[in-house]
Amino acid sequence: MACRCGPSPRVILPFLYPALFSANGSHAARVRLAVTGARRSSSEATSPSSRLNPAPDDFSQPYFADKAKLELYAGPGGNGCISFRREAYMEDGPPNGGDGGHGGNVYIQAVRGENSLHKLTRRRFIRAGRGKNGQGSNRGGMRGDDVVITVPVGTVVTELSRANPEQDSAFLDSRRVQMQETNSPDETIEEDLADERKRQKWILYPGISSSEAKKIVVPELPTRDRLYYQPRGPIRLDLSKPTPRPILLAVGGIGGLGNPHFVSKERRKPMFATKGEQAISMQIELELKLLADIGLVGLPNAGKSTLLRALTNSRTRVGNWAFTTLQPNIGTVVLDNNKGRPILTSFRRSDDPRTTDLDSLTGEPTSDLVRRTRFTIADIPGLIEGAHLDKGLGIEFLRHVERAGVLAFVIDLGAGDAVKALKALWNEVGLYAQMREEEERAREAEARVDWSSGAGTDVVPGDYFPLSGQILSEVPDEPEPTGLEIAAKPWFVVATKGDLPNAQPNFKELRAYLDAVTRGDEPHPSGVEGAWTKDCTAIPVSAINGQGVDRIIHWSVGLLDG
Ligand SMILES: Nc1nc2c(ncn2[C@@H]2O[C@H](COP(=O)(O)OP(=O)(O)OP(=O)(O)O)[C@@H](O)[C@H]2O)c(=O)[nH]1
Ligand SMILES: [Mg+2]
Repeated sequence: MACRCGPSPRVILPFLYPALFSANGSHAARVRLAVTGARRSSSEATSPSSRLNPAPDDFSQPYFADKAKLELYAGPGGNGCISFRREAYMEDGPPNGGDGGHGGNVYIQAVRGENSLHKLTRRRFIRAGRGKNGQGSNRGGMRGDDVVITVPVGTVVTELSRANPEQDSAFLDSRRVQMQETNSPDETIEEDLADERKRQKWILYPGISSSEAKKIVVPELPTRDRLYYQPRGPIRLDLSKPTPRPILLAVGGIGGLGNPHFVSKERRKPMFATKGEQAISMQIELELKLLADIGLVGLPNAGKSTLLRALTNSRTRVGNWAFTTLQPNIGTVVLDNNKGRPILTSFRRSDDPRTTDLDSLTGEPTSDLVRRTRFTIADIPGLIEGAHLDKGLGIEFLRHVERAGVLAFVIDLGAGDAVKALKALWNEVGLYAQMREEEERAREAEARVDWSSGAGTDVVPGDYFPLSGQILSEVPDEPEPTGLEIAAKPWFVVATKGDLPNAQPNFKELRAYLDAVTRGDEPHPSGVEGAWTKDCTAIPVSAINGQGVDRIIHWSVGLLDG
């Protein structure tokens, strides 16, 4: 029989309270501390720790989510009002019912300063406001509130499904079945259904009897002008730049018309008004691909997080075990804070999506070449050989460095053959790039089939995306996959833990190999033809001591500036 008792505390405690199990202090003392629950701070129990060699519990872990599924509900329109003017000495005044307000729209906007989708994963349902019903005395209903979903720059939006109740035939289908059961002839069924469909859009004066209601002949529904049109589906947006204006996703229903609209010579007192339109709902998926300038790629425990701490003010977790980092971290290197950092003069192109400053009014980039004052570095969980087969934490996190301008491969000089480690990493990255390209092609093909079969049934009389270049579904032909998507990026190696014994010979071999790659004597470590081999270099550092890290900043800036 399976053991019913939980795992022994000796097994769990090091994971729950790593500070108690640090290298210092006897085991008995540590366990006593845990058992008695003595309230000593962890720093007292550990050796004096530094910022670059922190105690395992000295870190900050911001909330992070890189995927979210949302259900969007645009606001339905408010109903038109059936009302008549009533005043003293005017018992039978003219109709004065107001129109219903339009329903609110749902928009999406990419903004700077956010790095996670966690706020949205908690919301799940996004509802725009309902338009208010019209009222007597010709008072129109208020428009429903719009909702703007703000997402970080780098978010990809994919529409999964949509439902448009105005075109939904489920109700009429069920009525058709009911009528067929009563054995009516087919022609009368269709006529009745058409009548019923028409009546669905109207509201009748509540005071009238059912026999009177049947006698009412409603006119043809008037055609309405719309301010907003529903973008055709399936929507796919790559929000790789901050969007100056929100992008429309789901349009609210238009409000109904009040009874004064239906006055005619023959019909002085219309006892009906139109209902507000029902609104569209859709399911979308958000996927965040962080946009950092430099992406750190390395095996677990290579020292990536320590390096991030050495280069930036990040307080990411560091620990002497594999998979300390479980989610991506972004750090910012400030180039001109005049506090000991090398003051570098660097320029970036203003159309770089990672750093573009947009004019708040026009939404256009401010100027062509802008002085770079900072750049960002992304640290992701470690990759292991076979990560593309979902070993370790898989390669899911590679999408966060996929769009980085420069890749930095962090190799531990104390963990065996550095060249072998670099080749293994490039192999995984290459396989990931292939996988992504195939996925992208499959999606493109699917989107093309959908477009030609008229899946987008809604009217689109213009371009409703302010940044038209972002509609991926409309890109006609993708070039054949080459694997160059990632391999063409500039890259360099950070050979870390240079303070360990045997680091030097290992580093020499690595440098000789990279020189050969630059000369063209050796192929690119990923094996991809035409990959970037312009100036492959390895920078030796001891991140734990903060030695050699300034060179990384200079080198990174050089590669970013191109
Ligand atoms: N001697 C030495 N140790 C280092 C150096 N850099 C990092 N370490 C140690 O290596 C261990 C792993 O460091 P991390 O920065 O957590 O490694 P990581 O690559 O982020 O690991 P994962 O998040 O698991 O992928 C820690 O115990 C660090 O103190 C270094 O330059 N020299
Ligand atoms: Mg780490």
